[in-house]
Amino acid sequence: MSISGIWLPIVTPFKDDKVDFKSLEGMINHYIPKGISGLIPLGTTGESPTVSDIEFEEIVEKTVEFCNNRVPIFVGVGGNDTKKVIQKLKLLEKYNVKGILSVSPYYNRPDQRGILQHFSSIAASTDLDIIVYNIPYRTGRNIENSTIHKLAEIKNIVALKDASGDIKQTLELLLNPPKDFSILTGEDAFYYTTLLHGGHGGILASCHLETELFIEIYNQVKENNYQAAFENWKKLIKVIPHLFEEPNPTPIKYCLYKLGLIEANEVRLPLLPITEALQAKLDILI
Ligand SMILES: O=C(O)C1=N[C@H](C(=O)O)C[C@H](O)C1
Repeated sequence: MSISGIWLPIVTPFKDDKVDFKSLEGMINHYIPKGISGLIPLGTTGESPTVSDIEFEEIVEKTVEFCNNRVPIFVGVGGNDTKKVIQKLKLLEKYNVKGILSVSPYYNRPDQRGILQHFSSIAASTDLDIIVYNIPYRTGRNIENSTIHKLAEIKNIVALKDASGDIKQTLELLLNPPKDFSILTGEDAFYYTTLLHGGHGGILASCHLETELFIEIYNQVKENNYQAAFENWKKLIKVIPHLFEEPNPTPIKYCLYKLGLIEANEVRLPLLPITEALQAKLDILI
């Protein structure tokens, strides 16, 4: 399937250290009517590292139920042990999900051969579609454009979530993209630039806020209405950097709590709720 537009990497709301499914349902019913292209539970923004295996399946099951076929779902399933990633994605095959967002292996820092084999093995193990997630500042290893081109030749590897943090690498890829392959940004501050260079959209934590504006910018760029898109972008770029001053998704969760979209401003250790200083800044901005 073609992956484009704004895909929401939805937060995992917690209350009293349990997954708050009431708030999750409320958020899903809040965001789908705004025009998001899809949902991605259990990405970085979904605090996937601190969700238990039982909670993982509950969140997938409930997200599918609440979504009720209205938009496609890709689930965050990644890791640095290829066998374990395959075991985990197999759990998904009984649910109505389209695919996985899979972060490149972290900590053990495989070379490009290892990254290629990791994702090739995952792709060969399933019919689910795969969005490869490149985020060197979290994983410690970049996926080079030459590797992306090789991965894009695999039928069910359908897109890249680009958070390379290297604008030169990003622009080189966008200006020489793999055929029949989507490139979405995962660097919120690069959203407008990515679209202007032919990018297909974004998987962005910040689009929990001003969602319609992110979607309007996408539509305006696709209609070559660049000036209007730029005017809208200048509104968003004032807020986006503050949403990453402290570890994502702690700023976003604070904003969602203040907006009444989640019942508790709870995150799981080693993350902590944002500082009072950042709360004061965001209180003015949202
Ligand atoms: O949820 C995600 O996955 C995202 N990851 C980036 C991060 O490293 O925090 C940010 C992006 O907006 C969403």
